[in-house]
Amino acid sequence: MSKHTPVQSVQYRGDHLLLLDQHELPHKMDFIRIETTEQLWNAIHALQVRGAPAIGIAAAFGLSLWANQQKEESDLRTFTHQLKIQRNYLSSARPTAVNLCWALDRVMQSIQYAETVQDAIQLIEIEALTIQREDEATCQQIGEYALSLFQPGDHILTICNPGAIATARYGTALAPFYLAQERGVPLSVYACETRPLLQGSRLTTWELQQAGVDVTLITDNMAAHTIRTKKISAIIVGCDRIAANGDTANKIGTFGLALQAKALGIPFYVASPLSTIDLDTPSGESIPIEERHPEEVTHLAGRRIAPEGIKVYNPAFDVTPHEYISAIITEKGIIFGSYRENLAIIKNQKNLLIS
Ligand SMILES: CSC[C@@H](O)[C@@H](O)C(=O)COP(=O)(O)O
Repeated sequence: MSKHTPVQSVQYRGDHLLLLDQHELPHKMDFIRIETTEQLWNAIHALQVRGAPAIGIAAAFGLSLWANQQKEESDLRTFTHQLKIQRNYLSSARPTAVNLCWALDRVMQSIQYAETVQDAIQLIEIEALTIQREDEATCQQIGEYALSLFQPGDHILTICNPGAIATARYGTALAPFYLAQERGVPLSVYACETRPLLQGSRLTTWELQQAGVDVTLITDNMAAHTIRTKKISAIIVGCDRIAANGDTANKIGTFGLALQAKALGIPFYVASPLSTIDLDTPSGESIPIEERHPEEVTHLAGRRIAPEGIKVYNPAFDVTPHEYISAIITEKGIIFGSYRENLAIIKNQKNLLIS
């Protein structure tokens, strides 16, 4: 089987960033050019770049772009103070995915021993490139572990786009399907369309179809029926933040799928890099849930589909309580329960009790 090379959604060019415009997919494959942190903030907020790892990578490069424009600055304290302002600004673009702050903080920490502004500029670029490179290896490893949970011929359901374009490569929850395809292992994916912004129908189907993975699109309200009639053997999803007790925030609709998995007796898996585990957030109740513009619900493809003046509730994420999660699949192993204890162990990279 040939290896498919998916397009890289975040491309750093030193003085600018190219972002695959995820608004335009699957109709057009356009890249937007980013030169300033303001432009990047807008692109993250508008979901032109999206998916927890990808927004972290883009934000890290955003600090590098800004730093590269400070070559005239000679005072390291002033530089660091201004960098922190940029960090705080970018971190406010989206509240739920913890990878955004995680990546920005990694970049901030990378300059703690810098002696000059020139040193700092170089260290920031190295750190941002490292975050991107590591994410590819991380996703591949998540894919290996996730694949070990599936059998050839399995039908697996997913939501949103936890795929290659939401990460440096491979994706999180979609990584096992890329690896299976490379190895000629037959797996079928059912993709929920993921209202309101249709990341499933526009993005997951597009990228899996390009890779030659067998993928079938369903609307979100078809999931329970599909699990029964199409013999779905598992659900696998990505995530935007995992609290210390294992409660997990992911795209709105995920919690409903977890309830369906429990009711219908199939496993519900969460695929997550360690960077998405946030031990400082004790439980799902403390995860900030982004609420977005009502127009995302009242309009479809630019056309109004609801009456003028209707009240709208538009949370972008929901929280799946840990008791509904069969396993959390990370790059360091699979956790099958006792999340509070095991997440702390795995995050601190100690030897695992698990898998
Ligand atoms: C590859 S991680 C997956 C998550 O970030 C993904 O499941 C998700 O919910 C993304 O939501 P989005 O609002 O499109 O950024």
